[in-house]
Amino acid sequence: SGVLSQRGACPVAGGPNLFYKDCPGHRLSTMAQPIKYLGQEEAQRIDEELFTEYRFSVDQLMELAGLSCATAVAKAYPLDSLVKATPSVLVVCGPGNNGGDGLVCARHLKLFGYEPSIVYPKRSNKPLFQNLMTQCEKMDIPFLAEMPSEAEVVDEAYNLVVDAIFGFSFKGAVREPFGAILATLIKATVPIASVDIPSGWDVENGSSDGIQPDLLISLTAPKKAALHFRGRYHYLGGRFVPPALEKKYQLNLPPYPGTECVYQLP
Ligand SMILES: NC(=O)C1=CN([C@@H]2O[C@H](COP(=O)(O)OP(=O)(O)OC[C@H]3O[C@@H](n4cnc5c(N)ncnc54)[C@H](OP(=O)(O)O)[C@@H]3O)[C@@H](O)[C@H]2O)[C@@H](O)CC1
Ligand SMILES: [K+]
Repeated sequence: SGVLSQRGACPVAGGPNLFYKDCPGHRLSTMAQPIKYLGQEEAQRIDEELFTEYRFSVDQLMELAGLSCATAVAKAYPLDSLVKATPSVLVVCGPGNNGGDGLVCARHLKLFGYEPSIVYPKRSNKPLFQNLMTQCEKMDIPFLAEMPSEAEVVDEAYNLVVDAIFGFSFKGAVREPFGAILATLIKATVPIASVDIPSGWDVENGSSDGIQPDLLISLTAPKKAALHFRGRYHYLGGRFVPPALEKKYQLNLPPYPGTECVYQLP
């Protein structure tokens, strides 16, 4: 849980034997309080405030979010650890901003030496998304005509799947074509890296019969669904929260080490 996560070893200064409560760097910091797990409405309010009060553009934050995702993927699945001959990654993008994070993530993965391919069935015609698609095309990242329907095909062709289908605005029963896509991902055995929320999960209550990602990258702050995450790697990304906003919502974010854009949660 969020509380338990604060009782773990301090990864910044202490190594395995120094706990947050004993770490001089953390004793007086906000780490005394557990990191907050956001409800759906609170996540949307913070998002809104970043754009209206703090005057960020979507492009800016999406770039940092997508870079965080690619960085977390590279840390969890380094190129030299991949089992297939090519460092192939399937990036599945949904219709909203979570999908935009996926497009940015694919571009950075390519720059990091991976070979991403993109599935993007419901494409936005907003200039931001058109531009992100062009950037990917010009970097020779293929857009597949459709998602492979057989889980075995996914398992054979790709080292891992990046799930950028739905984020914190997901609600209700999954509509097609994403129901079929998620059904394939549930059957696949390659690791899944989920951007912000495991797609198809209720943003607050999770889902016991949904996809079970191996890596979760929580952006800005984890959402309540992350309390049900059972995979091996949980990273916090999106290092763009102004301290005043963090304070207002009592996010109690952990200190990112040095210049890192992701923080591995215990
Ligand atoms: N501040 C931050 O932290 C930042 C957040 N960022 C990212 O933005 C994400 C939130 O993006 P978002 O608000 O655009 O919504 P998102 O979750 O992508 O999905 C909306 C789309 O899904 C659809 N849809 C919904 N339910 C559905 C269903 N049951 N079945 C099928 N479709 C369904 C819905 O369709 P509609 O209801 O409109 O028809 C709409 O098209 C966030 O998680 C993070 O990744 C970063 O980019 C920047 C900084
Ligand atoms: K997702």
